[in-house]
Amino acid sequence: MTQTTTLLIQENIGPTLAQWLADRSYSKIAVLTDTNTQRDCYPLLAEVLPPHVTYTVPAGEQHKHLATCQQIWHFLTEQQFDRHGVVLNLGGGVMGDMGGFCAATYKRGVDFVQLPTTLLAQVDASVGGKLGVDFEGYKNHVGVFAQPAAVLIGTDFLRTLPTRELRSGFAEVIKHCLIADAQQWEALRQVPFAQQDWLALVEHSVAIKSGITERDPKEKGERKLLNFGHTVGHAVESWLLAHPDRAILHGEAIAVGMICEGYLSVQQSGLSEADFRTMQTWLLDLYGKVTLSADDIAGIVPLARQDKKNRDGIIRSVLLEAPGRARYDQSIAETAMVEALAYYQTA
Ligand SMILES: NC(=O)c1ccc[n+]([C@@H]2O[C@H](COP(=O)([O-])OP(=O)(O)OC[C@H]3O[C@@H](n4cnc5c(N)ncnc54)[C@H](O)[C@@H]3O)[C@@H](O)[C@H]2O)c1
Ligand SMILES: O=C(O)C(=O)C[C@@H](O)[C@H](O)[C@H](O)COP(=O)(O)O
Ligand SMILES: [Zn+2]
Repeated sequence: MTQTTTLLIQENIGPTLAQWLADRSYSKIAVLTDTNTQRDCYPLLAEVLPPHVTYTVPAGEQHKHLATCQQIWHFLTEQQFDRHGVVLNLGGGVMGDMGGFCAATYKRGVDFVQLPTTLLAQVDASVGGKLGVDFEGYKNHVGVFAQPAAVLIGTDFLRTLPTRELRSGFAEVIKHCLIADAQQWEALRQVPFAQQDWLALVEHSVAIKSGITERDPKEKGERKLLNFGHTVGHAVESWLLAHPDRAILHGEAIAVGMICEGYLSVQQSGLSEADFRTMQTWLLDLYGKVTLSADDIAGIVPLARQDKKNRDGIIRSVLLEAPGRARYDQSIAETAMVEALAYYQTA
């Protein structure tokens, strides 16, 4: 992130947000929510916010597309929102990615603040300025890099988050440990999921993610590490999203991706069989297994051809050398990806 992004993590973020806004003179404040965060999160802020307008979009990944952006841009236009306003994105990764994209492109860019309300958005999506929407079945296919004016993380929001969503966010916590912190990878597995210290985990993940994204904001190199599990994971997520009754959450898809890319790491980048087994056992225990047929696998692999890390038609992924150490720009043959997904089915 740039030097000017304010990044704060607290239990109750309301008073801090109010002060942050009071210290600035925005012409208008627009709060964007989805239907769930309007109901569960907005009431925690409504009383401390200065005068503002709100707009609510339908919740869920299936609404993370340009048609919803058009509605948001229409709302801002109707409100006579000018270049001196600020957009507050109150929600999970979908609201943050999409609201941020709308703000970063509206009149060529207005200030926006990420107010993440899911574990996933608090540990990952709100930090680093990747913004965008899905397009023609491909994840985050249209978007920009643009840094928020502030990321204000209030862990109190997690009180209303369904457990399945909390577990989905935990996958990105696990990813951060696997790519950057072997010690924390060990520590994490000593604590049952329900007893994890979420505030401490948010602080730990944000430290890893903000460190990487400050050094490499536009993913020229090191930032690619944050994509561990996502080459296969995004392809699986996209495939199942196109089969609505089978859609899974982002973190659940990344858990599948981390097992498959862990399998490929044993073949290609020196991850030990023992470390891979530990990883696989724990991830399957946490997330269960997603059933994928041979036809599914045949549909999933070609989706990875559009992965943003690829070059010259070669699928390039992130593989582990050991827990806490990863390499990017690793070429993956499509046959190897098929093999990894087929292996996952037998695991
Ligand atoms: N930009 C990035 O760096 C980045 C990083 C990781 C993931 N992502 C993206 O983030 C998205 C996933 O984010 P997500 O898991 O937060 O999903 P999400 O935004 O869809 O939120 C999950 C669900 O929880 C609800 N919700 C949110 N906060 C709540 C709360 N406090 N109480 C009750 N319900 C609440 C939402 O309405 C939604 O139904 C994906 O689109 C993924 O691609 C982006
Ligand atoms: O911030 C990043 O960089 C990441 O890769 C974080 C990922 O967890 C996240 O899902 C991101 O949106 C993926 O980016 P993409 O470029 O593969 O769409
Ligand atoms: Zn992710």
